[in-house]
Amino acid sequence: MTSDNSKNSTVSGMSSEEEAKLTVLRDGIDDIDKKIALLINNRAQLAQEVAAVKHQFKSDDEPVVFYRPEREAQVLRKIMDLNEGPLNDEEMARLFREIMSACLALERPVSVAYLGPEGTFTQQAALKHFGHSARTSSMPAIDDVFREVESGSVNYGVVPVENSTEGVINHTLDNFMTSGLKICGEVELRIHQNLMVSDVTKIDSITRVYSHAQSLAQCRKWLDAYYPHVERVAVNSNSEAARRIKGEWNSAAIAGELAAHQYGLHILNEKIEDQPDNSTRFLIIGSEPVPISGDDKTSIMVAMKNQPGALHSLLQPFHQHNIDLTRIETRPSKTGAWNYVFFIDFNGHISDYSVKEALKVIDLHAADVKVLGSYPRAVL
Ligand SMILES: O=C(O)C(=O)C[C@]1(C(=O)O)C=C[C@@H](O)C=C1
Repeated sequence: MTSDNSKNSTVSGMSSEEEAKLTVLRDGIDDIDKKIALLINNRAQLAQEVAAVKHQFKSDDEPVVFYRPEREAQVLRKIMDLNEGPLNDEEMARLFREIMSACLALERPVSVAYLGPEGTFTQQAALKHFGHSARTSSMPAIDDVFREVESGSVNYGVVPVENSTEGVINHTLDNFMTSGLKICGEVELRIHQNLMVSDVTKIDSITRVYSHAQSLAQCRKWLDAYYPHVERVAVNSNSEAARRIKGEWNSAAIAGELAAHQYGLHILNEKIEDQPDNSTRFLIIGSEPVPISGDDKTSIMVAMKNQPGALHSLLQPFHQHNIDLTRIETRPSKTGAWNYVFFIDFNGHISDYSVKEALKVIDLHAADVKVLGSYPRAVL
């Protein structure tokens, strides 16, 4: 005979008082969800009307630009400013990022090529920037991402440009020397590395760890401390490392969380990077210039002759016009043995008076000046 030791308990195992309270609260949530769904669709309708207006004011042979990075940055900043919690600003902006991504997909789905394979941090950056309604495709090399955008096969590309511990990604910078593409956005991603194994791994017998050379370098001290005798094998990407260990009982891989999900692996140790603030910056490349958003950065490339005072004459105009430099990199030029190319990022938009004036002066001293793009500072 079964005994009912709580006369108030229900089938769900809750007391009827608990159930009653939850019902009231959940009714409230249902009510709000109904309103949110309605409002999201009202917003989507307005986005469709925006698309119609964009069409209306273009002639037949002019391309209509649906994706507007400056407007998206303004929307996200406003949401963060208005936010009063309990959700934090980043969470709120992430939700609106996805709403806008869905609205844009209704206007015209945006296609994005990224440095693959699937599961890389670059894919994570592409999704963070464009949201999950974007159509993303993985490319085997940085050159291929540039080529896909140049040929018009996709609307935008995402490539890594610098890592806070390992420095600049030269391959990306070198592509700008020959490409006519514009930088139309930036993404910053906190990079967390994880040691992962597959179903068949014998955890006490690991003799090899695979990862991209940069990720191995980012976890060098951790590996020295916990796996000093394990062979470190550099492969093309972290995803490649994750894919490889699927059938190897004595191997582990270092990669991001997305790769673990993608290949069905188990994370043994998380956040094993030596620098806790390890982050990578990615660039969004496209063919359209981006109007001012109110909080922008500009990237330029300047070719200088290797002569005394060259760097001084390059930097002086920025100082004179009170423009903050955020980064400067030097690369050897591919055209003359003793010429240098400087990649400079600074705060401001190309349409700002002070930026225009500074660039006029730089133009007088430089062999060549190329504006790679003005774009909104990363919001998330
Ligand atoms: O304002 C626009 O131009 C829109 O197309 C609307 C919207 C949005 O959903 O807010 C959608 C896509 C654009 O990238 C920017 C904003």
